[in-house]
Amino acid sequence: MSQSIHFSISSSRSPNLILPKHSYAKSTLPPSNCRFPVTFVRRPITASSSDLDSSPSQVLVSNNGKGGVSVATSSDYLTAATDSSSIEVDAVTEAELKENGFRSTRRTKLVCTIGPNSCGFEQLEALAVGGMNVARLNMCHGTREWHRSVIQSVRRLNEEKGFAVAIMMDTEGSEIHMGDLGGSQSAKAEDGEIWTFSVRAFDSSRPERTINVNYEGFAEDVQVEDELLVDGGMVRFEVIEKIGPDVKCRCTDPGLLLPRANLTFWRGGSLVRERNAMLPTISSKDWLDIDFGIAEGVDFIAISFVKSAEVINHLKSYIAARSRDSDIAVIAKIESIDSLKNLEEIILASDGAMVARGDLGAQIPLEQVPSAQQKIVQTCRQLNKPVIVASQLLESMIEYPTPTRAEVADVSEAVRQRSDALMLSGESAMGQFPDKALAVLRSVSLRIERWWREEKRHEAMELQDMGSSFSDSISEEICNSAAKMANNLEVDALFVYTKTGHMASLLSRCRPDCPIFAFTATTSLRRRLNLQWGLIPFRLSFTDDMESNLNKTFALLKARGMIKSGDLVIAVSDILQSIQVMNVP
Ligand SMILES: Nc1ncnc2c1ncn2[C@@H]1O[C@H](COP(=O)(O)OP(=O)(O)OP(=O)(O)O)[C@@H](O)[C@H]1O
Ligand SMILES: CC(=O)C(=O)O
Ligand SMILES: [K+]
Ligand SMILES: [Mg+2]
Repeated sequence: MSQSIHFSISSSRSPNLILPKHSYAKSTLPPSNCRFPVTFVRRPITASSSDLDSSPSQVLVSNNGKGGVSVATSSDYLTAATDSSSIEVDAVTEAELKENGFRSTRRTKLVCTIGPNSCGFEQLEALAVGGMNVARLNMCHGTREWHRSVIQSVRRLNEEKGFAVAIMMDTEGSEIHMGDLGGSQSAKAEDGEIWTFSVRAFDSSRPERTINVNYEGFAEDVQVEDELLVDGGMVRFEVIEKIGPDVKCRCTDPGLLLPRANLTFWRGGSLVRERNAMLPTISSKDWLDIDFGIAEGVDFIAISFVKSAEVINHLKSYIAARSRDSDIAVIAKIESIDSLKNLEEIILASDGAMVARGDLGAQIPLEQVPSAQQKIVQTCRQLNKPVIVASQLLESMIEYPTPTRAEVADVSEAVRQRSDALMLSGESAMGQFPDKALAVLRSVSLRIERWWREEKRHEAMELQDMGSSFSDSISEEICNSAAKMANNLEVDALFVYTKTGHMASLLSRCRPDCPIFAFTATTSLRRRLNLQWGLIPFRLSFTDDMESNLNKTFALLKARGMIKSGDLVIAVSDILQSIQVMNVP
């Protein structure tokens, strides 16, 4: 299959099209109703690279080996003129766009873990209004019926109220954790107290100071004098005696024990990992949860304690064989030493990653977590995969209505690193102030993003070439150039017409100054794109004719008051690999 790039020449091309950089200022642009001349190529392009015309033009096209380009029918224009309901965008984003204009929309996406304090319909609605892009369900907790009811509520909210909240299911994973405390919300362990950790199942009443452990081999594996860490050190115990299946421990660091908290044990200052290495990443219970997720049509499945790319590939083929459109994205949670060792291969195999700082901080020294975060965020950006920074961002807000200064600084740093998304865990699941915590993430994101744009703090991140094929390389070059042009020309928005979402991700990867309007044909892709930095996903049916698509989009968006004549836009598409610059007519 031959690939080609073609710079088509417009007969009406403005001789001044490529202006010196300073004259790109908006004030020098043509009057608002003047659209830059745009050339549409309506035939397969066969020119070879040597035919490249180095003279400037507004359209950069390659046929990407896809053959002919179809021409829109007149009914497309009719639809555009009459049917303004045929474009769908999230109601919150629409309101934000109208209120603040293009440039001030939030770029960093927000994920909320749903739990007992956020699962009601009104509570979910408040989170959606507050900017929740993705609702996360942690399969460590709650029954499948409970999770199903949350999924149904979110779907109903989307349908009835015009939100586009995506659903992420997070697997339990097969690491060692405590039982569910017999229904109590928490238990307090005090310094010096003796607690029993046991694999025994307690049916109704849990004996005092006794904790159930989910892993059969627990009593065999631990040794006297081992240190037992709950939730990576929130509470610490020392093993003092083993009696059959019971392990007696003395509390050395007091604290709150939460249901199903993760357990790690340490010997001579290092994490005991042998047993974890033998446990499968995806347990039998996880597979059943995954079947449940596929049946319920979740948008993302996050896999806990990923060790290698293999498990991700396995899950992806499992999903492909079972899900109708295999349109569930797989997110690798980076929370173990092995996942750090195999970081690149894991991220490459996945559709995104999560910096799961909770468990990560239990496996590596805490002071190494920030640099690991930075590395994971950068690697994801290089490899064009969305990344979520998770855990303890606003931990104190579980109990208090305002965050600590340190928490605000931590959130700011994640935004400054330009991670795609920030996640609330306990803050939204069982905290007292889910909406307030979300509002803090939102306002800190907006503030840092604005500061970064106004001060022109573009970090020169050299984006390496990823393209595995020539066609991919063309897409990449187009998006890199379009993003650069968008910054230099100070355009109002980038438009991307994308069937697979790939070109939209590539634009997001460049972290341009302006928002990216991503037009896709399916609702499920629209929801998945919701996780990516700077993307405003729209559902729109479009054809292979870019002129028709643009006319239709302009008409629909103008009818909704989301753009106006004179706005400057750069449009790219993966239909025709093209870049076009224009004022909205
Ligand atoms: N569905 C739920 N039902 C009840 N409580 C929940 C639920 N989801 C979360 N929680 C509570 O919120 C806390 C924080 O949630 P989070 O999802 O971070 O879980 P976690 O147990 O810390 O494990 P993970 O490492 O998987 O994130 C949990 O410890 C639990 O107490
Ligand atoms: C989110 C998660 O799983 C963690 O931080 O451990
Ligand atoms: K989990
Ligand atoms: Mg975890």
